[in-house]
Amino acid sequence: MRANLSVEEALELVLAEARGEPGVEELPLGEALGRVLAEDLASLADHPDQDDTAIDGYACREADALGASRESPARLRVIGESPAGRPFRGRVGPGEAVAVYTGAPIPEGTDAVVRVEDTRREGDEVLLFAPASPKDIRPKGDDLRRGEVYLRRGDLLTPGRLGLAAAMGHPQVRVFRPPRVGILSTGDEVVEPGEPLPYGGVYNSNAYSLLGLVREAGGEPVLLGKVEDEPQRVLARLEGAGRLDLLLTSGGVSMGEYDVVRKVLEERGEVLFWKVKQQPGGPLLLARLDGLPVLGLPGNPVSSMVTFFLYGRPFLYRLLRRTEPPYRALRAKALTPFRGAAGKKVFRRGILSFEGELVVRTTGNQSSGVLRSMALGNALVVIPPDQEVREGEAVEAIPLTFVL
Ligand SMILES: Nc1nc2c(c(=O)[nH]1)N[C@H]1C(S)=C(S)[C@@H](COP(=O)(O)OP(=O)(O)OC[C@H]3O[C@@H](n4cnc5c(N)ncnc54)[C@H](O)[C@@H]3O)O[C@H]1N2
Ligand code: MOO
Repeated sequence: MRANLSVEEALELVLAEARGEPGVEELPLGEALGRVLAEDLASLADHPDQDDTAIDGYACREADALGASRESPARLRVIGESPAGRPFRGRVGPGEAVAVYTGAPIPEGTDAVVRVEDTRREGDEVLLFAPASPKDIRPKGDDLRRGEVYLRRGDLLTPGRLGLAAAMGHPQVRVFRPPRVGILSTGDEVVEPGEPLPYGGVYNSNAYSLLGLVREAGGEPVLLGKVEDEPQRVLARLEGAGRLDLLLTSGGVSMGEYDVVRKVLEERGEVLFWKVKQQPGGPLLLARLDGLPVLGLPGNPVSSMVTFFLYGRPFLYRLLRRTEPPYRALRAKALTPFRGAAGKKVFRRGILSFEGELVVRTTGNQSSGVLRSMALGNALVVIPPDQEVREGEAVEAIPLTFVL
C-alpha cells in the first residue's frame, strides 16, 4: 500500500482503476438530455440542404439590380414566390424576380437577394431601391455537411447538442448507461433524517450530498444505507447491491479503532493507497474489493464531498469516456485571504462571481465539519502546499458546477 501521496499521484492511481465499460442503451432524443453519447454522430443531411436565403425579400440576378437606389430603382417582374417549405420550382430569367422568405431555397437562375424593406411591390412588378447581393445567401452545408461528425462519443448531451443531434436527423441516440455507484455510510452516531437524534448523533448528510455529486457526474447513485460493526454484514450488504462500477464509503478512514470498512478492505480486498497530502480529505483511501474499485471517503461532510469531487468525478468521467475535463480551474482575484497549510494542497470553499473581473471570497468557517460552506460556496479555491493567499492576490478557483 502506498501512503501520503500528492493529489496528482493519488488521482493517477484512482484513474487507473477506471477500466470498466459502461453499458449502452438507445434512447429517443427527448429523453437523452444530460446523458453521454456512446457513439459518434454524423449528419444525415446538409443544413441548409440547398443554398437558401437568410432574409425575407426578392431573389434575382445580381446583374439586374446593380447600382439600384431610391432615385433610380431597378424594376423586375415577379414570377412567383418561394416560402420556406414550398420552394419555387421554376427557373428565373433576366429581368425576373421571385419573392423569397427566410430559409427558402434560392431559385434556380438567381444569385442574389434584396431585403423586402428595400423594395416596393407594384402588382406583378417589384421596385428595388438597393442592389441585390449574394451576402444574404447561406450556402448549402453552411451549418452542417452530410456525413461529417459533429458530436462525438463521450460528449455530454446539453440542450444545444440535443438540438444539433435533431438537426442532423437523428431520432434516437446511443448513450452510456450511468455507472452504478454504491454509497455506504459508516459510523454508530449516524442516523437517517427523520429518526430521533440520539445523544452525540448526527444526521446522515453524506449519503445525500454524495448522491447529488454522483448524479451530477453522470452516475447512478445506489444508496446502501449504513453498515454495522461486523465485516460479514458489510460484505453481505455489498453482495445485495447488484453490479456496481464504484463503491463509495464515507467515514472510518482516519485513525479510529472502530473502523469496520477499513478492516474489510484490508482483510478481504487490497488497499492501494491511504492518505493524500491535502486538506480537507487527507485520510482518503483507495482499495479494490473483488475487482470493485472502492473510494474510502473521510467522514467529515466537507471532506467526503471534496474528495468525491476531486477523485470520484474524474473516475466517472473516465468510465464514460467524457470528452470534457471533470473540472476546470479559473483564475480569480481573492477578495478575502485564504489560509494554506504546510506540506498540503488546500481546497477552501469560496464564492466566485464576476464584478468587472472574476473575484472569489471565502464562505466563512472552513472547518471540514461545516457543510454550510459547500451549500453556500460555488468553487474550490486551490492553495498550493506551504502557501498563503492574501487579499487582492490571484488564485486558482475550480467551479463546483458544470462549466463546458
Ligand atoms: N488522530 C487523528 N484524528 C483524525 C485525523 C487524523 O489524522 N488523526 N484525521 C481527521 C480528518 S482530516 C478527518 S477528515 C476525519 C476523518 O474521519 P473518518 O473518515 O474516520 O470519519 P469518522 O471518524 O467516522 O467521522 C468524522 C466526522 O464526520 C461525521 N460523519 C461521518 N459520517 C457522516 C455522515 N454519513 N453524515 C454526516 N456526518 C458524518 C462524524 O460524525 C464525525 O464528526 O478524521 C479526523 N480525525
Ligand atoms: O482533512 Mo479532514 O478531511 O480535515 O477534514
